[in-house]
Amino acid sequence: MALPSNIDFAVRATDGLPTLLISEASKSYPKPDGIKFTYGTAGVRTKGDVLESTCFRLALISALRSKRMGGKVVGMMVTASHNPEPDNGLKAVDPRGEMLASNWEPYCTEAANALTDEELFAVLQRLIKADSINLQTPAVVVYAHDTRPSSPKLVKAIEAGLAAIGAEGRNGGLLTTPQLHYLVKAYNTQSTPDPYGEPTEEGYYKKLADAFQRAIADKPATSPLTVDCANGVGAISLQRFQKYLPASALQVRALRTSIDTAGALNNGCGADHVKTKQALPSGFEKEVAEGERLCSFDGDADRIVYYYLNGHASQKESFRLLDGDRIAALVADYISELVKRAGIADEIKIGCVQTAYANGGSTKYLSQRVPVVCTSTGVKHLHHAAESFDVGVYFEANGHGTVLFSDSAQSLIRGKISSSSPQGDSQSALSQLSNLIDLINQTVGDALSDMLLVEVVLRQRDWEPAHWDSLYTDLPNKLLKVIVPDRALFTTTDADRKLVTPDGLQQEIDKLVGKYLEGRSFVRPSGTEDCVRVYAEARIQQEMEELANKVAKLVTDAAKNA
Ligand SMILES: CC(=O)N[C@H]1[C@@H](OP(=O)(O)O)O[C@H](CO)[C@@H](O)[C@@H]1O
Ligand SMILES: [Mg+2]
Repeated sequence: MALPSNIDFAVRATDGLPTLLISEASKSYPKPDGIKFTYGTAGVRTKGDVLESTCFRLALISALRSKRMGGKVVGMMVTASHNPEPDNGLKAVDPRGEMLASNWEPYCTEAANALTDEELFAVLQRLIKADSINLQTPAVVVYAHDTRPSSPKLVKAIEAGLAAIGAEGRNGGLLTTPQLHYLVKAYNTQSTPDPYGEPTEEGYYKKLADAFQRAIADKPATSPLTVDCANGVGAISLQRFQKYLPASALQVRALRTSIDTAGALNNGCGADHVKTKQALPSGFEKEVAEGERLCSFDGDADRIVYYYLNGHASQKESFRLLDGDRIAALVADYISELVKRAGIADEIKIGCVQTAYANGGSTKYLSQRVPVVCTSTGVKHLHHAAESFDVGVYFEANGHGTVLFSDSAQSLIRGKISSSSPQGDSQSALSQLSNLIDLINQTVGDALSDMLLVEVVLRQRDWEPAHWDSLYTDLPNKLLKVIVPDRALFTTTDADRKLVTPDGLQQEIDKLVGKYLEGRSFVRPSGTEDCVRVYAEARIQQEMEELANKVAKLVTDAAKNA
């Protein structure tokens, strides 16, 4: 039968998409001129004052995502992590608490850049068709934000988008990124036989606090831990968390907790500052003592690094970083040992996932113990690769990371715990593994949960930071940013370790690298900043510096001649 002439086919195709309501609401959220948004490694990230239209539009996409996933809860997090305070950003979270599936990322980019409502609807229609989305399915989106001044306005834009498309919105309020990921998974598993946890902020604190107390057993804290909260949302979550934990279980000294001081967020503090400067947060010199255990969260508390001083604070060389690579080594060793003691080493395959930025020293150490895989930069790649192990430990050198226990590993461990047999060594190892399953936020890297994990291992082993530091020696290394006119000219393969273009540049890098003892260097375009990153390492510090500078020069020249 022919279609009645008064029915536009495009309208029929989006039957159920309330285009009139969306058009009306979108008038308050015009796309700013001349800005190109990209949904990349870390979602969309740019200046906070140009992001309202993107928040409105990505709320529409998130609602479609929820419908696509059969009405499961999905998440949206407003944050720009370690970036300066005026920046902001948006990340979408899938029902299992993981990053948005990467085949949806281009739709996010296109929706954010659509110049008119018609263009926006065309993107949504393509998505609806390509993924066979049933628009009649209800949609639920939980959203949260960090402490940035631009966040409340962006949250309003999300709410407007959700209202326009008729999706249910649940406001998580001020939360860390990993808390939002936790909430998403907790909502979606609450009526299953294996709920992840109570789907509330309080449920998150209780789950971590209970697991931590079980995991430290009766070993009280002997020395306090100093935490640099980056003047961000981690300060709030740490403070709230402490209400659920007796002080005897963990003594915490929280510093850089000024969330209301303009310009303070990530300024001279936080995990990124400490990792990139390889130095204490500014002003800490006066506040810390030799040997003291310290750690830094980043602005949205999904990343952590530890450090300590092995001499006087006034000497720069006293600073010793215990970064994501070292957390991976500490944790992979501890879990391997528990698995052996539990008598399940034949059944549980433990693996470790790193990126090319992992120090060669750590890769060598880990490879002698467990299989090690290298993936492209960005947590979603590591997370995905970690899922192929029964226990997958993944950390970026900068401190993003977690441990994943497969469903079968969890059932095996919990199934072998016997309530009747006496607590022999294998039973106590099984119980400890079970405690770790609860303690670790398996949805995404989580500074608070990772901190508790490190504290458990150090406490159980009776280790000071210096002992942890002595596991292996880092090769001297450097990470440089090179500003080029067009970073898109640089493309890579082999988990970011080799350049495909510009033509011939990789061969020149290889020639250089071959001249240095244990030399390694690679070049890739950043996914979050307008620059090309150059990484170099070598046995001898001076040679490494030379290698890094020479590769940077090759990059500058290649960009000029392209
Ligand atoms: C060398 C480096 O640290 N790169 C970071 C950085 O990515 P780039 O694509 O290198 O800009 O931000 C990502 C998101 O936070 C993080 O996953 C990654 O590790
Ligand atoms: Mg972060």
